[in-house]
Order: sequence, then C-alpha cells, then structure tokens
Amino acid sequence: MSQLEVAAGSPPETDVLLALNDIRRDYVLGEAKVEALKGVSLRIHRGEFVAVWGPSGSGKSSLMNILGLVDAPTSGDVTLEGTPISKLSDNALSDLRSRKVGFVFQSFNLIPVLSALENVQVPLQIQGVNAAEARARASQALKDVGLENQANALPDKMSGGQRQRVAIARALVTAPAIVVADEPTANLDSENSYMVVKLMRELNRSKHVTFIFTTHDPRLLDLVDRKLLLKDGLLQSDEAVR
Ligand SMILES: Nc1ncnc2c1ncn2[C@@H]1O[C@H](COP(=O)(O)OP(=O)(O)OP(=O)(O)O)[C@@H](O)[C@H]1O
Repeated sequence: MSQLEVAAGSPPETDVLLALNDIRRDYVLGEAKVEALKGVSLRIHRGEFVAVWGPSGSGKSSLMNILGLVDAPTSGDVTLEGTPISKLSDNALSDLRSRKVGFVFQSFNLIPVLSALENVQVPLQIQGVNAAEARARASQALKDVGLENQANALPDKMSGGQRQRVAIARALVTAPAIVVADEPTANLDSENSYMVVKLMRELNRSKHVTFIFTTHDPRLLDLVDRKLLLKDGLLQSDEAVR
C-alpha cells in the first residue's frame, strides 16, 4: 500500500471495489507519444464519494476511462471486486461494465427524441429487462432525482440541471456498484453544479453507490469524502476530506 493511501485513511481491504496498480496510459500519434498516465496506483472503496481534480491535460479523463472499464491501460493492472479486468473476454468485460458501472457525461448524452422516462429505461432495455419492470424502475429512478413530474418531457425542454439529473437517474437505474462521471458539471452554471454534486452526494449515501467524478471547481471539493489531485499524469495527493 502506498504512502498516499495511508494518508487518506485505510478502510479494510475487503471494502476495495476498484484497484489500479501502476497504471500507465500512452497515446501514440504518428511519431509522437503522449504519456497521459505515468504510473497511478489507487484503491477505490465501496461507498466512497471521490473527486479527481487537477489542471487541464493532467490525465483526469484518461483515468476515468480506465476506472469506467471503457479503456485499457498501456500497462498496469485493474481489478474490479477482485476480478482482473485484463483476463476478461470482450463480451465478459462489456457485461461486467453494464452491470457494475454507471456513467454520467459532461454533455448529458440524452437521446433527444426520447422522453426523460424513456431515456432512463434505455440501459435496462439493453440488459433485456422486460418493458413493465423497466418502466417501473425508471419511474423510481426519476423520483429519486426529484423529476417524477418531468417523466414525459423531452430533453430539449429541460434545463441543463434537469438534464443532468435525468442522466444521473439513467446511471443509477441498473443499480451499479460505481458511477463514473467525467466533468458532470462542465456545462452547468455554478448553482446547478453545486446542486447536481449535492444530489450525487445524497444518492451516494442513500443508495450506498460509490461515485467518482472529475472537476475543475474547487467549491465542489467541499462535498466529497476524498480528493485525488492529478498532475502531469501522476497522483500528486490523496486527501481524506472528512
Ligand atoms: N485520444 C487521445 N489521443 C492522443 N492524446 C490524447 C488522447 N486523449 C488524451 N490525450 C492527451 O493525454 C493528456 C491527458 O489528457 P486527459 O484528457 O486525460 O486530461 P484531462 O486532465 O482530462 O484534461 P481536461 O481537464 O482538459 O479534460 C493530454 O496531453 C491529452 O492531449
């Protein structure tokens, strides 16, 4: 265990949800190689509410793509609930990702021709959940984010804050172990940014879902359990906030 993890306080190893060990991520563009992550080791524990912050280009998105199992590191190991990701077939990996990981994006990524409720049902339909159950679970998820009255609204009739709440409902409807959110507040004003992260915080507590998100906004760091500072592809600090 690294000194950084000791500094952040050390919950029992059995609570480790995701473990990253010496992760490197290079991007090769013709002759040029960018070393976006230069050896990151990290354990995310069940139930944590974690922010990743740091300057532009420090590797935050690269890290989130690896944590969300959408990108593989150039070297290093990732394990989710003890399962080494690199050993899985493509099908097993996408099945694991769809069951265990929810995503929230900077630009919401809602389907414009579908209502809020229909958007939230999409991941369940992909999982083959029957229509009646998908509808009931999506209704509950919309209620959980305070949007039960907007079930039939189309995304372009909703505010940015409301759209992101629909996206959070969509991320949670499959009951994932972790929600990965890359800059979820980048397209929101400061009031809505705070509200959206506060909502994620409440859902983290009430549903015991782990959240990890990136941000440039220092005010939002007050709401987290733990903040990870990334600089130039390296974990510079790992700080328990409360
Ligand atoms: N697909 C890619 N191909 C080539 N280089 C990339 C790619 N993705 C990221 N990079 C480079 O890797 C480095 C880290 O990028 P990354 O997007 O992970 O940082 P970031 O901290 O999320 O930045 P920002 O805050 O601006 O979103 C940067 O130098 C970036 O230009």
